[in-house]
Amino acid sequence: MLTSDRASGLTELREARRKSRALLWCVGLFSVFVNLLMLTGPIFMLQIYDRVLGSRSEETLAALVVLMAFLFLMMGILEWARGRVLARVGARFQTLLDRRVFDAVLRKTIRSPDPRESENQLKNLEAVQTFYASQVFAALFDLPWTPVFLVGISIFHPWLGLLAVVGGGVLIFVTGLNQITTRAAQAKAGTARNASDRMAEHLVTEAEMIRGLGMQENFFSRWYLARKTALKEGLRANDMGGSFASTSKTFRLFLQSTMLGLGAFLVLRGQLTPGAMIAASILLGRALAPVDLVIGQWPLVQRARHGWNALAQLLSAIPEEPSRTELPRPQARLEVQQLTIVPPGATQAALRLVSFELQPGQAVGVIGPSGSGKSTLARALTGVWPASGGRIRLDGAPIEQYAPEALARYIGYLPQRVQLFDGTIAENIARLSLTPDDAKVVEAAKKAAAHDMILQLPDGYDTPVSVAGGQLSGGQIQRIGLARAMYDDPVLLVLDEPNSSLDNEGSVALNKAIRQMKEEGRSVLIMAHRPAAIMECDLLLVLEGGMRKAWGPREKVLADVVQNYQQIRRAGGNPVGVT
Ligand SMILES: Nc1ncnc2c1ncn2[C@@H]1O[C@H](COP(=O)(O)OP(=O)(O)OP(=O)(O)O)[C@@H](O)[C@H]1O
Repeated sequence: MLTSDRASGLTELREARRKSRALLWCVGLFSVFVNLLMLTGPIFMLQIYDRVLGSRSEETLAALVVLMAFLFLMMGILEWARGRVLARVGARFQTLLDRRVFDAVLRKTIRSPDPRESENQLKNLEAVQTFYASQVFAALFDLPWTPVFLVGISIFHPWLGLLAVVGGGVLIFVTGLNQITTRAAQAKAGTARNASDRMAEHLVTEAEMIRGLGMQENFFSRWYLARKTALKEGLRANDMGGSFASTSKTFRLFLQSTMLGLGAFLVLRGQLTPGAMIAASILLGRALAPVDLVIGQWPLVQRARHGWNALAQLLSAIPEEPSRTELPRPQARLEVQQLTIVPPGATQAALRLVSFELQPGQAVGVIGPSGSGKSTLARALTGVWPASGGRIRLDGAPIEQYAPEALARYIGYLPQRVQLFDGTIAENIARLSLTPDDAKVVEAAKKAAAHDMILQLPDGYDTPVSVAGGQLSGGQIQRIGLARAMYDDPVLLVLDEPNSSLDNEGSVALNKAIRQMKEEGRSVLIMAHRPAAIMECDLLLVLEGGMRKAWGPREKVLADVVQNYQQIRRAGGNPVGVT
C-alpha cells in the first residue's frame, strides 16, 4: 500500500486525532507525574533498608509509611484520571469520524461491490478507538521513561546500569521482532475472520432461503471451512504473539532476579547497600513493565495499525462529498441526454447513449428483454450509479448538483428487490427516520394503496418487520416499498418492476396511484415486463442491449417495434419483453 494512496485519508485521521491534542497533552503531563511517583517504591525500599533498619527509628518508619501511602494514593488518582482521559480520546476520535466513515463505506460499497473487498471499516474505526482507550496506549506514554529508569539504575552502580541497559535492550529487540513476525499472521487471521463473519450474517438474513433450498449442509460446510481457517490462523497468530509475551515476561522476571543477584554480589563486596540492591531490582521491574504490556497486548496494537491504514486508504479513495447549494424543489421535468452507464466493477457499458425527455404529468414505461438495461437506468436516475457519459437533468439541473438526500426526497425509488429493515412498518415507510411524520406516513401508504392492508395487520403501522422478512407476503412488502418511495412527496417516481409480486387488486391500486401522480403534475418511470404495469404510461422507451430501440407515444411505439403487434396482442403473445 503506497503512502501516496493514503495521504489525504491520513491527513483526515490525524486531523481527528489533533482535536484531542489538549487531552493528549494532559495525558503526557499525568504520565510525567505517574512515572516520577513510580520512584516511590524503590526510594521507600532504599530508606527502609538503609535508614530505618540501620537507625531502628520507629518514628522515621511511621513518617515514611505515611509519605509512601500519600504518594501511592496520588499515583493511583493520576493513573485513574489518565485512563478516563484516554477513554474519552478514543470516544471523541470515533465520534468525529463515525459519519464520515459510514458515508465512505456506503459509497465505496456501491462503487466496488466485490464482497472480498468489503472489509468492515466500521470495525476498523472501533479498533482504533479501542486502542486509544487501552492500557497499551497509556503504556506508550510510559515507554520514554524506560531508558531514563534504566540509566538511572547506574546511579546505584555502573554494573547494575549495564545489566539493566543490556537486558532492556534485549526486551526492546524482542518487541521489534514480535511486530515483524506476527504482522502477517494477524492480517491473515483478520481476513479469515471477516469471511466467516460475513457468512454468519447471511445465515441470519437468508435463513429461510438456506432452509428452503436445502442448502443447510452445504452452507454449514462452507461456513465451517471459513471458521476453521479463521480459528487456525487466529491460533497461529496467538501462538506467535503468546510466545513473545511469555518470553518477554519470563525474561523480565529473570532479569529482575539477576539484578538482585548482581546487587547481592556487590553488597558482599561492600560496593552497594542492601537497600540499593532491592531498589534497583524494583526500578528495573517498573522500567520494563510498559515493554511487557505492549508485547502482551500486541494484537490490539496490530488491529489498530491495520485499521488506521485501511481507514486512511478508504478515506483517500472516497473523498468527502462537497457541500452543495440547496436548489429549490424541482418541477417533474426530466431530461436524459446521451446517457452511458458502466456498472461499478464492470468493463462494459450497460446503457449506451440513451436520450429521452419527460414532462410534468407524464408517465413513461421502460420495456425491453432481461439484461437490456432497465434497472441500470433506474439506478442512474436515482443517482446510485454515476453516469460515465451524458447527463441526467431534473428541472434543468444535473442530478449531481442536488445533495443526495435532497435528490432521494425528490425522486421516489422502488427497487426491483424490495428490502425492508429492522423496525416497524411506519419506520420503514418513513425511510428509517428517527422522527417519522405520521401524517406523511399514512398519506404515502394511502397513495400506494397500502393503507387498508396495513390496518389489517395485528399492530397496524406499528407491526414490526425485519431485514430477514417478518410476517409480510411478497406483495405486501412490495406495497410497503411503494409507500416508502412515495414518502415525503417526491416529484418523480422511479418504479422498477413495481407489480412483479402484486395481485390484480394491487395492480389496479398501483395504476390508480400512477394516475394520481400524473394528475398532480408529477412524473413516473416504470420499468416493466408485464403489460398491466404500463397501462397508465403515455410514453414508451424500448431498450435493447443497453441502447434505445424506440421512444414515443405508447401505442405508436408498440406498433412500430412489433410489426404484427396487433396480431400478437390478440394471440396473447409477448411483444418486446413485455410478458
Ligand atoms: N452490479 C452490476 N455489475 C455489473 N454489471 C451489471 C450489474 N448489474 C447489471 N449489470 C449488467 O448490466 C446489464 C443490464 O442489466 P439490468 O439489470 O439493467 O437489466 P434489466 O433490463 O433490468 O434486466 P431484468 O429485466 O432482468 O431486470 C446486464 O448485462 C447486466 O449483466
